[in-house]
Amino acid sequence: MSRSAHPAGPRHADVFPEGHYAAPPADLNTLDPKVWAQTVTRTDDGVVTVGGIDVKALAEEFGTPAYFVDEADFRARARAWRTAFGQEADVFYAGKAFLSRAIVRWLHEEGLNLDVCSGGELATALSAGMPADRIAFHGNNKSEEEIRRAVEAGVGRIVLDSFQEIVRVAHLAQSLGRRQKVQIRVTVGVEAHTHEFIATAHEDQKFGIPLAGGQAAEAVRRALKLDGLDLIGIHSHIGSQIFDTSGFEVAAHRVVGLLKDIRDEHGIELPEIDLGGGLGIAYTSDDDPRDPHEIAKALTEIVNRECDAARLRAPRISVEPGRAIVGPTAFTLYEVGTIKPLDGLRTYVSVDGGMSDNIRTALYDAEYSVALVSRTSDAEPMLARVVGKHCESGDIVVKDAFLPADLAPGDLIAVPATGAYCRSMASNYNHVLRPPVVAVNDGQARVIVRRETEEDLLRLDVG
Ligand SMILES: Cc1ncc(COP(=O)(O)O)c(C=O)c1O
Ligand SMILES: N[C@@H](CCCC[NH3+])C(=O)O
Repeated sequence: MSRSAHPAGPRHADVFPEGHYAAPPADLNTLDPKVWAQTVTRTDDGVVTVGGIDVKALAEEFGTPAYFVDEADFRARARAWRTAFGQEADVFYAGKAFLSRAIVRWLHEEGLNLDVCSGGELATALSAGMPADRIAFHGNNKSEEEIRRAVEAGVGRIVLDSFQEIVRVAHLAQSLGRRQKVQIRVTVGVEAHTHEFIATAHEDQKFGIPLAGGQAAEAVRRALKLDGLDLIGIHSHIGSQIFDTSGFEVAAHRVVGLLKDIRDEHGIELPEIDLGGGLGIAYTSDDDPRDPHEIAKALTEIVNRECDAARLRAPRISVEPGRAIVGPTAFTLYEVGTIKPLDGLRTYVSVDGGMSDNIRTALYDAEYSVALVSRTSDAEPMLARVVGKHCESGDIVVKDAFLPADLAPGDLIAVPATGAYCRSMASNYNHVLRPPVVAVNDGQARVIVRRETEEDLLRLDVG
């Protein structure tokens, strides 16, 4: 394996005068605990370990690319959310961030509930033993078949997303001789400070029923008239990767306002509100995530205060964090392949995965960190762009990164904070095989989602 140094390229400050990559970190070997899973450390010989196992051994046993989940960290974060909200509230982990049967079992053991948004997620949850009454079923276009399965399974709630769905769920439930518990998802008109593709509470988008123009109030009227439905609450989700709690506070304020209007018009006090997920995590050292206790306190206080003022009984609160629980607990391990220094620009570092295992950079212009993990290096920092192996110039994993200039093919690099929306959004673009997910805990590593094989790909190709 050659260890030739690459030219450092232009000074970073000239290319990125501001922000995280304006200047190289003092030491490229240091791993910022903010962005790495809890048990990740660098040993004295320079190799990084997770759950007590070194990444070289992991790469040898499981191959690369691969996602490694720190089980102890996942459980600790799930527990922290559960404790922060206490017995008076419910935490529904959002399965869309990443779902597998092991994850469902961990959640169940830690006392969390589960939010699913498709028949596939529902099947995974049920097959891993999540009690149906602890499952919430979401989606802006649930099929009749999905609704039927959810009702038959006895899910704890279906979150209604449109006027048509109110009628559809009511009829299906009635035809099955059931009265289905439902919440109505409303859009509260908040512009969440996040990427436009993951903001969901402004009016001009596909989710929910707007509070504006009395539409949500009309949805409540219709739902209350239908025998197949038991309307238990109102739901709001304002978006994802949000750091500022003010959006949640405005949402809570507006949802309580609707509860008050419902009480005044119908004489009933709905017993629940769900304030969705969306709390941001640290992808780079510049991000400062909120603590679940802080968000729990802020939300509970505002709901209680508003309810007191409106003389309403405070509803039971639930939340649906996905990214904040699983995101920081995993990293993706890649092997470095081709290294291409482009004079006066930057050095392109190709890895053995790419946009098929992490689409977030291409889709949202997301920022990530990266580190050399198979050894330390005292070489100069070089301006690098970590790219994948796909036939697409937007196939970028880490847009701007400092890596040591002696980086060489065969080195292992890792991208932290890839637990959420990476494996769950993975694709087979270019017929690249989706990587495995390996859970690491206390010196033990086990595959929880195996690597795809060419046989898996060809099995579906029946032409
Ligand atoms: C309804 C709903 N709940 C919860 C979540 C989870 O969001 P996050 O992973 O940002 O916590 C989402 C995704 O944004 C969602 O659409
Ligand atoms: N997939 C998005 C989050 C969307 C969450 C679903 N409403 C992301 O990677 O950030």
